[in-house]
Amino acid sequence: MAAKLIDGKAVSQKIKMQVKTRVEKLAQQGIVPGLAVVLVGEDSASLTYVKNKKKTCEALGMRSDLHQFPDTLTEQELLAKIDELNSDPGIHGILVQLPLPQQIDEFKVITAISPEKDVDGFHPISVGNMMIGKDAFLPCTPHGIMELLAHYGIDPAGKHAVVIGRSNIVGKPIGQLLLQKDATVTYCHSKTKDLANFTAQADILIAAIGRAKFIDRTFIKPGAVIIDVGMNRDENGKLCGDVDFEDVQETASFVTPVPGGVGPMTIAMLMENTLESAEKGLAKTKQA
Ligand SMILES: Nc1nc2c(c(=O)[nH]1)N[C@@H](CN(C=O)c1ccc(C(=O)N[C@@H](CCC(=O)O)C(=O)O)cc1)CN2
Repeated sequence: MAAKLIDGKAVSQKIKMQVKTRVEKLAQQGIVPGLAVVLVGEDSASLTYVKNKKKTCEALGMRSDLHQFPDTLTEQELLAKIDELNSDPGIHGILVQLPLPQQIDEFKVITAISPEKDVDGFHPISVGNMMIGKDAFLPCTPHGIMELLAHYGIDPAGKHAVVIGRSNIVGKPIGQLLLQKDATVTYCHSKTKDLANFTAQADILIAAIGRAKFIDRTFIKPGAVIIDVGMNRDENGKLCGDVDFEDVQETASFVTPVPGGVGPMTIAMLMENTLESAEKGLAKTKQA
C-alpha cells in the first residue's frame, strides 16, 4: 500500500486562512501586523523566499517591508538597521534572511533582534524558553512540522523519533519539540556511524541532511512517518528532498513531498508568529 501524503501545501493554506481572519479582527482595533524582512546579498533562492514572505503577508492583510542590501553591507550597518526596526512601533516581527555574507556574524545579528520581535525564533532567549517549554516564538520550520503531525493525527508520545541533522534552525529544535510531546528522541549527524541502524528504529524520521534522495527504503522501518526537510536539486536540476519519495512509498505510512511538504509550512508559521507578536503588543497596551 502506498504511504499517505502529508500535504503541507493544503495545511499551510488552512493556517493562512485562520491567520487572515485574526488579522481582520485585529484591524478592527486599528492594528496591522508588520513584518520587516532584511535581505543582504543577491542569492537567488533567498530572494525568492523573501519575495514569497512579502507576498504572503500582503495577501493576509499584513504589512511587510523588505530591506534589501548589497553583499558589501558591513555588520555595523546591519546592526544599525536592526536597532531602527527594534524601535519601530509599526513593526511586530523582524526577520534577517539566512545565510548572511561571511563578513557578518550571524550570531551577533540574531542576538541584536529584540526577543519580542524575534518571529524566526532564533534568538537565544527564544531558544532557551522553547527548551524549557515556556512561551516563545517557535522556529518556523520545526513548528510547521509539529503542526503537520498534529493535523494528520500523528501523536509523538511514546514513539521513537530519529532526527538526522543538528542545525540550530531545524535539527536541534525539532528534536526538542518532539521531546516535549513525549517522544524518545535520537539525534544523528554527519559523524554518526552506521546511520541505517538508527533510522531503522524510527517511528518518526526527520531528514534534514542536505543530500538529494539519500534516504531510501533500506533506511526505514515499515510503517514509519517520514518528514523530509531537504531541499536539493537532482541530477536533472529538479527540486527534491533528502528522501527518495517514490522508493519509500511501499514501506512508510506517511511521507512529506518536496516541494509541497515542510517548505510551505515555514512561511505559514512565520505569518502566525508575526500575528501573535502584534496580538501580544495589543494585549500589553491594554494592560498598561
Ligand atoms: N531567517 C530565515 N532564514 C532561512 C529560513 C528561515 O526560516 N528563516 N529557512 C530557509 C529558507 N526558507 C525561508 O526562509 C524557506 C525555504 C523553502 C520554502 C518553501 O516553501 N519551499 C518550497 C519549494 C520552493 C521552490 O520551489 O523553490 C517547498 O518545499 O514546497 C520556504 C521557506 C533558510 N533561510
